[in-house]
Amino acid sequence: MTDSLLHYCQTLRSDTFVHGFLPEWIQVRGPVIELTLPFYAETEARKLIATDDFLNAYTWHIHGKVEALPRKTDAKAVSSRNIIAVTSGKGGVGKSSVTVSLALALQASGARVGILDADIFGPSIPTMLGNKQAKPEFTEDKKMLPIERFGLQVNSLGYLTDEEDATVWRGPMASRALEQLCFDTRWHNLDYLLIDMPPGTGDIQLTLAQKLPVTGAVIVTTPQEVALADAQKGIAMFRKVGVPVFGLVENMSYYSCGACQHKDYIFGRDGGKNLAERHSIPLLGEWPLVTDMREHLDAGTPLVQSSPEHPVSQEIITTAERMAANAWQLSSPNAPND
Ligand SMILES: Nc1ncnc2c1ncn2[C@@H]1O[C@H](COP(=O)(O)OP(=O)(O)OP(=O)(O)O)[C@@H](O)[C@H]1O
Repeated sequence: MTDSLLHYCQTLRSDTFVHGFLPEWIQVRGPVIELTLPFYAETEARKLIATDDFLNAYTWHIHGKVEALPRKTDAKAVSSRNIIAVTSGKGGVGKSSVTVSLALALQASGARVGILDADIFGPSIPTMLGNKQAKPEFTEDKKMLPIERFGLQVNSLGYLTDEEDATVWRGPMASRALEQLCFDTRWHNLDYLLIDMPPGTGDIQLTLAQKLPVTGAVIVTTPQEVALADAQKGIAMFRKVGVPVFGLVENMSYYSCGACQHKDYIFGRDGGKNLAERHSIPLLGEWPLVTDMREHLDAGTPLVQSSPEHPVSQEIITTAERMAANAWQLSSPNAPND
């Protein structure tokens, strides 16, 4: 019975679980199944189980134990099992909003998460987290302690400098400061450190992609042609330096009217989907342009944290769990490779 159940679990299919539930994740104890995933994706796992009457008859206990995925650059100094660069070719597409939202969603799923705000051109993470006035403390050996906010560990140039100072920084100085921010912050036992990269694909971004010990990258775009062209450059840049791209998030996919729920595709339609298909990377999510999202970010209380039941928060949690699962499927030596 157990063998056929394990085999059956392996035949399940969804965008998140493209290889089903693997036998080594499962322990059957009578009517209870203990499922331990190498990433956190309880919401997506429960959705999949709910589609199947046979599996639904069991009681499922779902856990996560995040695997440290391989990376090109050694990073013993950074205490995070995985480091993910969130990037966009074009400015203003919502990269920082996506970073904050994904971080909170990964955390809501059970992971320990940090954010490194490396956007020197406008570090907006402190505003979005509502703690602009915070200052990191220093240890005796001159390391910075990350700032705790909503359970996240965070550091940003925005906590350390005036906005005016940051804007005059030049390439080498900026990349040195960012490396320092990454390596000299005492991150504590993270599953994922998300890096909000500076927008663009110039020298600073290339240097960071090479020097920071990233596990992979997530690309943010809108469906608009100009944004897609720049997103494509971002994909090419990471591929050139041998960093895997874990997927694409299309932000501002359509405007969703708060009053009548009408969808207006103001930046065009299916641009992200087509780009993802062309480059054989997964489209992790298509997030609407909604007033609630903007208002909550401006107020420093992001939607996922303040209203986790909001339909857009649910969409964001799905995206985060897909990203975590896809990162594992792409990079883990333990993942099936068909
Ligand atoms: N899905 C969304 N719905 C509504 N507003 C959004 C959405 N995504 C982002 N915004 C808003 O758009 C603005 C720009 O977003 P954000 O700062 O995240 O962009 P960015 O790509 O990081 O910008 P930059 O290139 O300057 O770093 C913010 O005011 C944010 O609140």
